[in-house]
Amino acid sequence: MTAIIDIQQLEFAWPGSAPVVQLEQLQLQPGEHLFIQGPSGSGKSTLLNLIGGVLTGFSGEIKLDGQSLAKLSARQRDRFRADNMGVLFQQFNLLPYLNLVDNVCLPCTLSKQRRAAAVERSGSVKNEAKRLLERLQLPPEQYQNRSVAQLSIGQQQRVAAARALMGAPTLLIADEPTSALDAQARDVFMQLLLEELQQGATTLLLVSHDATLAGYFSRTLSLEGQN
Ligand SMILES: Nc1ncnc2c1ncn2[C@@H]1O[C@H](COP(=O)(O)OP(=O)(O)OP(=O)(O)O)[C@@H](O)[C@H]1O
Repeated sequence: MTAIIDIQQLEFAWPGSAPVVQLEQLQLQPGEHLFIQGPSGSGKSTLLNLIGGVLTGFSGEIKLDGQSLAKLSARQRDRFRADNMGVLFQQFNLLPYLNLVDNVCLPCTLSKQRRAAAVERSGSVKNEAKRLLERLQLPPEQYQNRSVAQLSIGQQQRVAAARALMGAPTLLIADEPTSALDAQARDVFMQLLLEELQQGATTLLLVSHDATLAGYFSRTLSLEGQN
């Protein structure tokens, strides 16, 4: 079986600084979930950005589903990401002029593969967006006349989660996805996220300061702080 993530001898330094990410090896199989923890500044977001192909200029190798993103052209890299990756970052990047459902449908406008998976699951892309919003406790009929800009931060975070899950990506990368949620909302969110990931056999990489989230994961990677 091809690993979804296969990292060998990875090292990355910002210009003029000591290496911030040094990882001898890391492998994640399809459907595995990894929790990445470490103090502020230990390189958690940098590692996610390297794996997501947003940051280049590293030494060593990062393969996603057998594919080295660094060897692809920018266009091929964008295509690979659109087809295979859901991202849930601290900046939600929701489009304020679109309603909730249309925001959640976005990954399917960029990827035929994701569109096909959504249609297979729910009959249409819109139906799948509505199902995910409903699952994340944002019933679309209740919110249909609202712009995402009129939602609370916790609600926006859940719209972004539904969008990341759309079309069952191979890999979901999440950076502090529960930062805007209280303890109870966080537990409900994690439960739902993991259930949805399981159905799509999606591999998860999740970064958080919140060590209590480790309980949801079978594997943890601890990055050590430099400061
Ligand atoms: N664009 C950049 N240019 C130069 N240095 C950077 C840049 N982004 C991050 N760094 C540095 O890299 C180190 C790791 O940052 P990173 O954001 O990956 O840490 P983190 O573990 O995610 O932190 P936090 O938990 O506070 O979000 C820090 O020392 C930071 O100052």
